[in-house]
Amino acid sequence: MNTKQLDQIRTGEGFIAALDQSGGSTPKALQQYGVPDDSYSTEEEMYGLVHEMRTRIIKSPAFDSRYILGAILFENTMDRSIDGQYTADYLWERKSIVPFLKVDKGLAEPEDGVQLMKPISGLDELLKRAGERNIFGTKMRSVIKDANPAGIKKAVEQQFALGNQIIGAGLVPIIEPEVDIHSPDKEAAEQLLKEELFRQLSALDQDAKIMLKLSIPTVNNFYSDLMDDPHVIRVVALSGGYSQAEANERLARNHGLIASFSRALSQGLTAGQTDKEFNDLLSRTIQDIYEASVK
Ligand SMILES: O=P(O)(O)OC[C@H]1O[C@](O)(COP(=O)(O)O)[C@@H](O)[C@@H]1O
Repeated sequence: MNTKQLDQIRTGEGFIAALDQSGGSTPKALQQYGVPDDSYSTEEEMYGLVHEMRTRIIKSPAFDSRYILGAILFENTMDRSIDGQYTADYLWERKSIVPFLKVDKGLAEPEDGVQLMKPISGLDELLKRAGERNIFGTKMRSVIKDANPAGIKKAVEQQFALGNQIIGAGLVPIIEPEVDIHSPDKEAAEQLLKEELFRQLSALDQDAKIMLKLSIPTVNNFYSDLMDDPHVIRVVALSGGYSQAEANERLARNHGLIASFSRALSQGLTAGQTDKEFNDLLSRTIQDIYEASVK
């Protein structure tokens, strides 16, 4: 493991850029970017367009390690290049930003109030390739809809079982049991989730290291005790569908919790903007998310 990258993620002042929308989320991300569905007719064309969007973000002068500690990539992005370098190498060597890889294959159907991750076929091969591409860590997402103890237990158990496999491959897993921000019992679900997380953390090998990616909690600083666990390198927050302004406002109330936003990061960016318009907006967005993260 790259200890310089580990230290940057553990103690750096800044946040994580989530650029890992999966195939399922990419059409919506492109629509938000002003690229409608009828702009492409094949999946390959779609991935080409979203790589252009991500390349424009990553190459922007605003996308700087003074504010951004790491970036989460989609597998297709990991296998593409920017200015002749694999994306992960460009990020670390040209921008000093730590690369992560999304490894999940999407969500299963809702059951017991949660959506587990679909089985991740070929995970060992993917982790081997991630190592070859100089990836530091991974990210995988489940979704919790209700305060269902059995469902939340299953979701967290699945996350940690795969997390141990990822640790065994020499990478740091970001474990992301998202709690739906529209859940009628969000606070109760967060209470059950935290209990399950501590249960699983206590069962980890002594030197096992993970990261947690969680929805911004209803109760301010609700996850502060998770930040103190010796296995936890950092606790980061997804934006979950909150607007950029609301996500930042809620995040700022949680000391030590830093952003790992996807939608809230790319909000307002469009393909039709001039470089100045695009870079100025991205710079303001990054500043706002940075300030909400370091509070
Ligand atoms: O495309 P997926 O795998 O459904 O994930 C969607 C997004 O969810 C996230 O975990 C959080 O994104 P948001 O900040 O937009 O909620 C991102 O990492 C990812 O891009």
